[in-house]
Amino acid sequence: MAGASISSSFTVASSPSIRPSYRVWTRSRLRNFTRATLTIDSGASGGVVSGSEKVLLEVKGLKAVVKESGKELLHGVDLTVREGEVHAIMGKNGSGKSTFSKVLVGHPDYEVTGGSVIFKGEDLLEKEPEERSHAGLFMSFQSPIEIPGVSNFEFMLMALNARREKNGLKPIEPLEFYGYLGPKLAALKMDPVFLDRNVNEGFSGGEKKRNEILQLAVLEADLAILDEVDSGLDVDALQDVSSAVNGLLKPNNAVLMITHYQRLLELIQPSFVHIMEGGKIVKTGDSSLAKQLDEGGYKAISSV
Ligand SMILES: Nc1ncnc2c1ncn2[C@@H]1O[C@H](COP(=O)(O)OP(=O)(O)OP(=O)(O)O)[C@@H](O)[C@H]1O
Repeated sequence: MAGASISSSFTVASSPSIRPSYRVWTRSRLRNFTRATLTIDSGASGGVVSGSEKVLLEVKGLKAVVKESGKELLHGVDLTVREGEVHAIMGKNGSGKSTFSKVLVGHPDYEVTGGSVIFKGEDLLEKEPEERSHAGLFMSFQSPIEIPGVSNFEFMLMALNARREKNGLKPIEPLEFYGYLGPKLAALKMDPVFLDRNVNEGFSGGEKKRNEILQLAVLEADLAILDEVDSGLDVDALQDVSSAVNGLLKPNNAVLMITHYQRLLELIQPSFVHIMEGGKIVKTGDSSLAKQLDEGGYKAISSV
């Protein structure tokens, strides 16, 4: 897929070659590093960070069709996300939640036919998928893709350096990158062995989700879109992933989560909960909306 997450922003061909000896060295060195020296970003139990009022993302009347068939799936989505906020989008199966997030990152299956999206003051829709990623937009997919032949370590280093280059920063060297990764792995309770494995190849569902959050932690995105990050996670993994996401929240970034379940929203507390129906947001409230939904189903909130 040629979407805009870091997964799709970098071609394998452009991968810098990392000497095999690094790989051998990585594991033991990183383990020591992780054990001995680094602070764990454990995160608070609540996700709401009080931030400024600065608008990070402004979506107005967004319409989009399936490119191949011309079928309209988004019928005018409106959403404003400010720095420091956590937004949750809920909605029945097929209501357009994933389509909305994929359109935001520039998925090639969809074409925008109306509306506007301003991200950090710039027209997001004019940017290529990888430019969106470099600008600080990150999406964790419902089903993260596998990238055979590229190790997680190489991939994340490439992704981070591509973003740094775009922002006029010097690339991080592999050795420095190990240090940078240590606390992030620790926060997610991930074994450093995952760095040597090819991206998501053979990972369990839960391991893929943790790995997505690791990528997010590495890139320090300004807006993270997490599509059903809770699906397929066991109870402990859900705690770890939530805690890691909470630890990444800062007053100047934001999270947009798609979820079906109130449980995630108890762990990462949203500032706003939106209900999507038929390709648009039809209701917005606070976390009590998710509770209502959990207790009474969609009929309990169908006064829209
Ligand atoms: N590329 C596509 N081609 C045809 N139809 C599509 C395409 N992408 C999405 N759709 C359709 O658009 C509708 C919305 O899909 P979407 O995946 O956005 O729903 P969702 O709200 O995320 O659902 P779920 O909760 O089940 O994940 C569905 O009916 C889906 O089949």
